[in-house]
Amino acid sequence: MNLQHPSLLRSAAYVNGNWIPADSGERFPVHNPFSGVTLGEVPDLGAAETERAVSAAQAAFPAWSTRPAGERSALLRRWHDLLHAHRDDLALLMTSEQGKPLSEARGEVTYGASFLEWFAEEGRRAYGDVIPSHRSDSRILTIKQAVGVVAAITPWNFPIAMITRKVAPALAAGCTVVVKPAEDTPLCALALAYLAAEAGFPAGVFNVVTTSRPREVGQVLTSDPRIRKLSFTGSTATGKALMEQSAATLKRLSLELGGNAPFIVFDDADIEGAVAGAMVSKYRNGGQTCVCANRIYVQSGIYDAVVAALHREVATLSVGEGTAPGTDIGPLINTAALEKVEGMVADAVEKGARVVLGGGRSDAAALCYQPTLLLDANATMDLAREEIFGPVAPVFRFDTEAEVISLANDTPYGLAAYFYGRDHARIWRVAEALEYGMVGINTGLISTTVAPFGGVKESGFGREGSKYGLDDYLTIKYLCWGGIGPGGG
Ligand SMILES: NC(=O)c1ccc[n+]([C@@H]2O[C@H](COP(=O)([O-])OP(=O)(O)OC[C@H]3O[C@@H](n4cnc5c(N)ncnc54)[C@H](O)[C@@H]3O)[C@@H](O)[C@H]2O)c1
Ligand SMILES: O=C[C@H](O)CS(=O)(=O)O
Repeated sequence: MNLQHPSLLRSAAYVNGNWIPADSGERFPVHNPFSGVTLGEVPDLGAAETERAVSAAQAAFPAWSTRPAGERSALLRRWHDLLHAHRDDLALLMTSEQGKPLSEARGEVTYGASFLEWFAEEGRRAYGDVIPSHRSDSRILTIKQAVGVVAAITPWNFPIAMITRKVAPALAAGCTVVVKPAEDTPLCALALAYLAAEAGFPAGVFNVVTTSRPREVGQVLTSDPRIRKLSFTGSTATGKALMEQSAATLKRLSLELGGNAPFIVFDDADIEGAVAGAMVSKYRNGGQTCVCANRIYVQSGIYDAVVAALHREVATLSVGEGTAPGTDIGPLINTAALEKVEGMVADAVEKGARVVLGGGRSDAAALCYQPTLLLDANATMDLAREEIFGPVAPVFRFDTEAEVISLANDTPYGLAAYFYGRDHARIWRVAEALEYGMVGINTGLISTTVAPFGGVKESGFGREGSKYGLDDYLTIKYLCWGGIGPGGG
C-alpha cells in the first residue's frame, strides 16, 4: 500500500495516548478482501487491556467534560481538517481493507469528516433551560452534562464514518470514548486515532482497542460500570446480545442495527429517476450498507419499462479491485458474506425467482459476486425477510398502494425505505404509512450528517447526526434552587 504518509498505517492499538501491543504479544492479520494479501497485523487485545482503556477514559473524563465547549470544538475541527488533508491516504487504506471502490472510499472520508465538523458546532449549543418556577421562593433550571465514558462498537462496512458518527457527538458533549472497531477493518480506526493525536486530543479521551475476540472485549465494554453508554452499529442479532449484556449496569444505549429496505416504484414515477435511485441505493458499497434497497417493488403499470431500464443499468456494472479505475462493485468482505449471498440467491431461485443477470460468483476475484437482477421475487423468499448485503436486486411486482404498504411493512426491521411517485396526496399517505426511521422520497440516497439517522422496530433506536445526535450523549440535570426569600430592606 503506497501511502503518501506511511505513518497512517498503524500496527499498535491506541490506549491512553500510547501505541500499545497486546499483553500476550498476540497479533492478528488484516487482509485485502480482493487480493487476499495481508496488509499488516494489529494487536489482539483482550479483557485486561480493555479494562485499562476504560480506566484511561475514566481518568480523562473530569478534565475533558469540564473543558470549555469551544476548546473541544476546536479540536474536533482540527481533526476534521486532518481527515481532509489525508483523504487520499485514508481512502486507500479503506479500499485496501474493506474493498469498496476508491471513489466511494473518498466519499466516505468526506462523509465521516462531516460529523466532526457538524458536532464541533453542535457541541457549543448544549443549552439548558430556565423554567418558570412553581414557587415564588424557588428557581428552576436545567443543565446538560456529558453522560460519561462511552463504549463504541462499530462495523466493517463504513470503517471511518461509523466511528466518527459516534465519536464526534460523544467528544463534543464532553464524553470520553473507547472504540472497538470490526476485526476486518481496524486500520482505518487506528489511522483515525493517529490523526486524533495529531489534532491534540488529550490522552485517554479517544481510545481504540483492536481485537479478533469481540465477545471477550465486548463483555468488558458492556459490564464495566464505569462505562455509562454503549453506542453500537452492526447486526440486529449482535445488538440484541449487547443490549442484554448492558442491562446489569443499565447503560444508555444507541443501537444502529440491520435493515431490510423496501424500494417502491409507483405507476406515476419518473422511471429514469427511479432506476437511478434504485441503482445507487442497491449497489453502493456492493450492496453492503444497512440502508440498501433490499426489496424492489414495481407497480404493474410500469413494470416492464422499469425492469428493462434496470436491466440496462445493472448490465453496465463493472466488478473489480477497488483501486482499479472504473470499478463499480468490489469484493464482499469475507467468505461468510459471499456464501450468505449465494445461499439467498439459491433460496430465491428455488422459490420461483428468475435470474436475468448475474446470479453467481464473479471471476474478478475469490470474494466477488456478479451484479445480479432477480425477477418474480416473492415474500416467501429469505431475501424478502433478511438483509442480502450483496449486489443482488430482487424485483417484486405489485398492483395496489395498500398491497405494497402491507408488503413493505411486513418485516421486523424499520431502518430505511424509499418510494418514487408524483401524486402529492399519495406521497403523504405512503410516507406516513411506512414503518421506518428514514424514508427517501424520489431519492435513493438519504445519508447525511444534517439529518437524524436511525431506525425503529428491530433496526434499533437512537439517532446519529443532525441536531438530535448530541442528545444521545448528554443527560439533563434539573436544578431546584430554593430559599430565595423576598428582597432585603
Ligand atoms: N443501522 C446502521 O447505521 C448500520 C450501519 C452499518 C451496518 N449496519 C449493520 O451491521 C451489519 C453488518 O456489520 P457486521 O457484519 O460487522 O455486524 P456485526 O454485528 O457482526 O459486527 C458489528 C461489530 O460488532 C462486533 N461484535 C460482533 N459480535 C459481538 C459480540 N458478541 N460482542 C461484542 N461485539 C461484537 C464486531 O466485531 C463488529 O465490531 C448489518 O446488519 C448492517 O445492516 C447497520
Ligand atoms: O450501512 C449504513 C451506514 O449507515 C452507511 S450510510 O450512513 O448509509 O452511508
